[in-house]
Amino acid sequence: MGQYILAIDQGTTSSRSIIFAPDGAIVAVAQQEFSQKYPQDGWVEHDPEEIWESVTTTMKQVFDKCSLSPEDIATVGITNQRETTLVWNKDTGKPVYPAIVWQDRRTAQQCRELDDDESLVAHITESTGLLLDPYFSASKLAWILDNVEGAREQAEAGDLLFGTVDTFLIWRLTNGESHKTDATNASRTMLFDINKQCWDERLLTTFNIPKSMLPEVMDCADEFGVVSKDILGCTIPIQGVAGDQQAALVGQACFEKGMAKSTYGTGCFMILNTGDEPLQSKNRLLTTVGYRLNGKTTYALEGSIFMAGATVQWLRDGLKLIDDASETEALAQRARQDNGVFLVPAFTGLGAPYWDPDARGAILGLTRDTGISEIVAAGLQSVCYQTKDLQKAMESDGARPTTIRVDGGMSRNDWVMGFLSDVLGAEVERPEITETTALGAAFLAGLQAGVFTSVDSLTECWKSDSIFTPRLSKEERDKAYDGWKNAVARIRCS
Ligand SMILES: Nc1ncnc2c1ncn2[C@@H]1O[C@H](COP(=O)(O)OP(=O)(O)O)[C@@H](O)[C@H]1O
Ligand SMILES: O=P(O)(O)OC[C@H](O)CO
Repeated sequence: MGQYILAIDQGTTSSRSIIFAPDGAIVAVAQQEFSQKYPQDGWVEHDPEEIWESVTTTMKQVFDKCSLSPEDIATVGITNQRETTLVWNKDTGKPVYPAIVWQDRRTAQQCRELDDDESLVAHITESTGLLLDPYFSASKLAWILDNVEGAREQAEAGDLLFGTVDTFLIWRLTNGESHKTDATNASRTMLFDINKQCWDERLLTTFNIPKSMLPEVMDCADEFGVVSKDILGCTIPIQGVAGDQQAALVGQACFEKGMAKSTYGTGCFMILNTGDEPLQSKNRLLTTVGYRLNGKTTYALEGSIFMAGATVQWLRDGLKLIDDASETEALAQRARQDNGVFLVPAFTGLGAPYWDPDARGAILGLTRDTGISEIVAAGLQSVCYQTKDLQKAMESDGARPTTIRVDGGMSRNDWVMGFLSDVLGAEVERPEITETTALGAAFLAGLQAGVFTSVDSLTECWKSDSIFTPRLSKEERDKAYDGWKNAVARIRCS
């Protein structure tokens, strides 16, 4: 048995398998996309068999891309799109319904009805750290039990299992031997008490969920079961699991209170390590489990922006201003400074801290000399201003980020990262390895397997690639941000 680590990163649009060396370097990557299904307005589903097929295919393919064999792998880590909800039969292994994806809004009405119950809303925030919203798993699981023929009877007879994607993969990879999740994924179900670290009985009753369906909740570095021999030809323990945004927190080595990471993929998720005690936000940020190691929970505050790289995709596919995302950097450099153009990408409403589902996007401040460069720059800047909104919300909750580490596809754009630092008035650090999600899963599995000896040894593996330092004066920064706030105020509905 070698000392290499296999990380499975099951994301919203693709699955990746990445082999990491014992020093945290990437050895090989295999990736496969799968279909997104939109059966009705506001519904988003994945085929669980396609998820499974893409994961097992990349697990095999990654060995074709390097000279290692499965025997060289000491341990497996799993990280995943969070909240996405699956229910399957424990005897046949067959899902009773497609996976309902985190973006799916079909249970909005049910959540609105529950929202009238003030005591329940307060309990949800107090116990789970979340807001009553269809984003999380609870109402999606209830929907499956209430709408799939026979599902409730089977669930009550103990025949059905629930899991987020990590749990489904663990169960399949171990041939049905192990029904487990980790504390970060559990904390996104809206059924888990993050203070007591157990399933919440009141919420199970509210959503009418039989407890027998729920997985056992483990630490992030723990024994999750063993990948059966028929997958890779040898058995390998699964020893690290975390939801993808929390895995990125670990992969960015944000182990100190005050350290934050911001991931710029399709959306943007900023997570701040808040230490040993859950910090209740007064600004509609989420309180969540950052990671749990050796039974000790480290909490985090999270803010989610729906449109980060997706804004660039819209500039490319919607407006056809560019052919490739990478062109935005040169265009933005050519834009007139301080041009007064603001693009608010509220295509599907606004996320944290506004949570305004009915707001819609706008471009403001157009003049006769506004050109493509100014519009593209405004699109990129909108991502930075939204991060500033999150930074301000965190500060007003008494939790100022001391370090901001960035990753994700958009973090490769130096112009964006420079402007981000300007508008935040803070240093922004980008690591050498921007596959931080998979790296986090590898770190967790490697910790449990003894490839890494301590959290300190993980910190030593983290290497800075670039540091962006603010160039604007406070007056310039405040003026720019005031322009953004004015633009947002003009499109708000609630
Ligand atoms: N150089 C760039 N400048 C701006 N945006 C970029 C750049 N490269 C990639 N992106 C954006 O980043 C996103 C892809 O990042 P990635 O981390 O792979 O996202 P995800 O994991 O959500 O699919 C795309 O939305 C793309 O538009
Ligand atoms: O798969 P990603 O990277 O889009 O992340 C999705 C988040 O986990 C949803 O909460």
